[in-house]
Order: sequence, then structure tokens, then C-alpha cells
Amino acid sequence: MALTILDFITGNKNKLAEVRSILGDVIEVDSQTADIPEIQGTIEEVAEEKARWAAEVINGPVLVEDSALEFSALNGLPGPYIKYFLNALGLEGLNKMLDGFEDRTAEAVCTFAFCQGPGAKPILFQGRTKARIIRQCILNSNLTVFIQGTIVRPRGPVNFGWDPIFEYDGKVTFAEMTQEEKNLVSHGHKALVKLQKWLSHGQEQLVKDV
Ligand SMILES: O=c1nc[nH]c2c1ncn2[C@H]1C[C@H](O)[C@@H](COP(=O)(O)OP(=O)(O)OP(=O)(O)O)O1
Ligand SMILES: [Mg+2]
Repeated sequence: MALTILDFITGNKNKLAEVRSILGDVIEVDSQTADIPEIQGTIEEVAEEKARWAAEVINGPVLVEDSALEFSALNGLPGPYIKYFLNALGLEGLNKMLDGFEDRTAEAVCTFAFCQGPGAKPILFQGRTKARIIRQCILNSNLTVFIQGTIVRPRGPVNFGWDPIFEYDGKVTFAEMTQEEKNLVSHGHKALVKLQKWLSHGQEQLVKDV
């Protein structure tokens, strides 16, 4: 029997498609949008609380996701609050936040939380990817420009989140990669693979019973 998991991946069709492509053989994934209150806390606390809340509202099994971006120089901030920083400061503002530091390394963290129903303890699946925040970003331009004697070029289309400033492996930004290339190394993909393994191996009984 198919287990329908409802998730709250808000308005991001790419992410839902990725979830379906990886979990599709194991479970059926329905998507539902809801305005889930996000508490303040660690990445894990935020994801757990979202899952608990969602399970109450849906009155059944749910899957929720939360992404964070940790700057090493800021001891992990903005972390789960990256959405607010990105909205308030934009990509250029995020870049400038690190200008006073030598260390521009960052870690993207994707956390999926599965909760079987109201009152159940959420189970977390996390993927992490290390990279470096590029020094300067020029957006909406096809031109190569000079800033303080340095050649600066746009680093991929500004199509998703902080992808254009997240430089993987000292070479390309996530925005410069194809979806397939990003999937090979992304935090989101690593988390999904963990979830898929758990669903298809350890939790066969659960999937049949629900
Ligand atoms: O692979 C990624 N590459 C670039 N940017 C990304 C990625 N994954 C998430 N993001 C951005 C979207 C949002 O500005 C923030 C938090 O994402 P995330 O928590 O998943 O989504 P959200 O906060 O918009 O939805 P929700 O209110 O359900 O938590 O990071
Ligand atoms: Mg979020």
C-alpha cells in the first residue's frame, strides 16, 4: 500500500520534483502548502517543531524540510535564518557580511523531518555540503567588469536562493551547475538519499502498516 506523505515545501516546484524523483519508488508524496510557524532555535529544533506542528494539522504522517546556510566566520549564523537574511540583504548583502573576515567558507545544511503522526517523535535526515562564498557578485549582467582591479563576472543565473554565491570545490557556483551536477554533491540530495534508504530498508513495516 502506498504511504502518502504530505510535505510543506512551499512553492518550490524544483524541490518537490527532486523529492518525488528520489522517493517516488518507495512512497507516494503529496504536497500541501501551509504557513507553518518557525520557532527560533538550532537547525534541528526548527525542523523538529515544524514536523510536530504539521503532523497535528494533517493528523497523519508528514515530511517537512528546512534549509540552512552556515557561515564559518559567524559561528554558523545565519543558519536556519538564512531565508530572512537573503530576503533582507540580497546576494550582495550576504557577500558583504563576510568582507571583514578572512574565512569565507560556508556549509549548506538540508534537514528533512519525518513525523508519523500527532505525538510521534520526528526523525531527522540531514545532508551537508561545504563551499565558499564568492568575494563579489555582479547580478543581472552578461558583462565582465572590473572592481578594484579584479575581474568579476556573474556566477550563473539568479534563479534560486543563494546558489550564485555558493562556490563549490573552488571552481563553480551551484548556479553554474546543471541540476544533475548539483544533485551529485548537494546538501538536499544527501539528505534525501538518507531518507530514501531509511524508508526502503529500516521502515518496511511502517510503510505497510500506515
Ligand atoms: O539548494 C539551495 N540553493 C540555494 N538556495 C537555497 C537552497 N535551498 C534552500 N535555499 C534557500 C531558499 C530560502 O531562501 C532559504 C531557506 O530555505 P528553506 O528553509 O528550505 O525554504 P523556506 O524557508 O523558503 O521554506 P519554509 O518556510 O517552508 O522553511 O534558503
Ligand atoms: Mg526555512
